[in-house]
Amino acid sequence: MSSSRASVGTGRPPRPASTGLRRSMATVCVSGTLDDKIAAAAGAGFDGIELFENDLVVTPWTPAEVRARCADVGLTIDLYQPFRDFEAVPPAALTANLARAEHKFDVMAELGVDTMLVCSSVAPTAIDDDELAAEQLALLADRAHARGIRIAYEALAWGRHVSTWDHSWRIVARADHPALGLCLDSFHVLSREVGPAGIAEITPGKIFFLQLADAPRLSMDVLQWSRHHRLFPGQGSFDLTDFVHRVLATGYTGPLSLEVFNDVFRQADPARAAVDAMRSLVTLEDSLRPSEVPATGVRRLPAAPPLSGHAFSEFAVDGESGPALRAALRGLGFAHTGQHRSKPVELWEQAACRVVLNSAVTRPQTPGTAAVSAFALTTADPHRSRVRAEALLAPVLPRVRGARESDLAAVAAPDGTSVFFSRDDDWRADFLPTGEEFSGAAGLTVTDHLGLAQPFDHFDEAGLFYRSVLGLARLTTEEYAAPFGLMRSRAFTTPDRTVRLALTAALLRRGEWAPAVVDPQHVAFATADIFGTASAVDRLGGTTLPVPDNYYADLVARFALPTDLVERLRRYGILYDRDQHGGELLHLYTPVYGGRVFFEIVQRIGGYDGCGEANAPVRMAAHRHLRLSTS
Ligand SMILES: O=C(O)c1ccc(O)c(O)c1
Ligand SMILES: [Mg+2]
Repeated sequence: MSSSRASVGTGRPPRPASTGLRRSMATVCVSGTLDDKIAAAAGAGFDGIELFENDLVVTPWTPAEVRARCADVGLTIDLYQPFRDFEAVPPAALTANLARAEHKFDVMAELGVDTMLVCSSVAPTAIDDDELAAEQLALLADRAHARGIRIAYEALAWGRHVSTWDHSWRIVARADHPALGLCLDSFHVLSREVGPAGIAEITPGKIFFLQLADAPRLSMDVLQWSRHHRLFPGQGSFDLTDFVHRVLATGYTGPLSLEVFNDVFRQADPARAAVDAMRSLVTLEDSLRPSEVPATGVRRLPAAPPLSGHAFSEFAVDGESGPALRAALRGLGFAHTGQHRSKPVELWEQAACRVVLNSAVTRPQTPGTAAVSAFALTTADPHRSRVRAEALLAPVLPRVRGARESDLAAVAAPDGTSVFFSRDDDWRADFLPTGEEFSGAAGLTVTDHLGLAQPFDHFDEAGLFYRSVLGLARLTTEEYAAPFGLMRSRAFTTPDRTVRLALTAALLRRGEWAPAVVDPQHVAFATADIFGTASAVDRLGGTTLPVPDNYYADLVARFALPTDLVERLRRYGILYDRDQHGGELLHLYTPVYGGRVFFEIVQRIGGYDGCGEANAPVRMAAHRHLRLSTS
């Protein structure tokens, strides 16, 4: 963190390249009053902030006090914003606008900030005249220059006459004033048809400020889209790596500054949201190719070591949920093969499918419930996996370790789930053999994926966390209507598909009527022969989820499957899906145990890559039906 301070008039001392690009965050990104926001930005390691005028207006501190408080925690104020509805007005309005600007310059001098953002006018009285806009912005820049201030002109995507970045650049170029440059905001650029290609033509040094925001692709009014749905880089659909490359290629050396208007983030714990923000920026910076941009001091993360599979999944259980899960595992052909040397922890195995039942998890849990408390992934380099996670602000978990027990590196995911990194199967030595062995009859081979429901407000945070910390790629994003509301799911995976995580969220979880399983979690195991597995489970006395006949009638209509196949699917409650490439998924579920968790068995055929999201509504309805009929 830098403690250097903006000095009006002389400009900010350039940071040495070795310390990297400066990282800033607009105060509008996070919740609270200015004290909360400053603490959050500093706590997450930002170098500076963009000070939103509204945040200043409501604070009891003088601008000089704000400056001092920021300096105390190592933050500079990199931008004062926004100054609105300035350019291309009739002469009388111009006088008033210049007077208004002088007041802001006074405030900026006290704040010690040298760049003011002027966004393109949305005023109905603005005149559609580039020459007039350029002339008036040059006048403003003259006044600013006299006070050591620069004006960064930003085209709002819904500006009255200037709504695209190339138009704002034509005006800035026409004004040709040293104290007038551009503010490029990735949202305004990438939400519009005018692509970012022309950024290369911008005169070096004329981009004064760079604001970064991602967003999902939505087909809606651009102002609403911008004010409610922006996301931190990597959480939406924009190609921010390409965008930042283009801007850096012009020689831009200012901060990478996040400016994210998001309804959820604005209500979230600011310290946590700022960490999410910083994680997005660190990840974005790591995605840049330094060789393709001028010497800007791009910082790299330790590369994510290759992952080669799910080592184990751990459930926190108690005296009530433990027996239920043991019976379920036995019914799926698992055996209790190991007992932990020092803790009330059991290892259950079937081939490379490993489940750990932990009766000693201290996380608060409602009696009788179970939860996925941890999962472990096999990595080529557990130490590097942990160092990368730390660089991405993941909390590293202390481990209490007995003699001869393996040292698994662990970090906490946003929802508190522990993520362990293990090099190989060493961790199994922590368990003393019970002498029990699984028979192999059920044919489960490996853990195929984990399904982890997230609270809606932390869905994007969790997705970014897993993707960046584990170095996963996004596989699918789906939305579907389910019995208890709309659901969103997003799956992540490794290039070789040995690790898959499927995150889901109920889009809005409001109201009192909540018969759905809250934040369900599941572990899916793979089989090469689901019919063989299903009949073995039958023989073992295992329980699978009954699926309604209507589902099979609909399957026949949707996929034109042979009747005998549908009959076999129906017999075992196996669900079916086919992707657009002809890949097929056959899968079945168990009931819900401990109020929250269940298992799935999957057979992938012909490269089916998803997680059977199409069948989630059937599964959810069947789970409810089962609860009603057994309660
Ligand atoms: O929504 C707005 O008004 C607004 C203000 C300032 C910005 O930099 C911006 O991108 C949007
Ligand atoms: Mg902006």
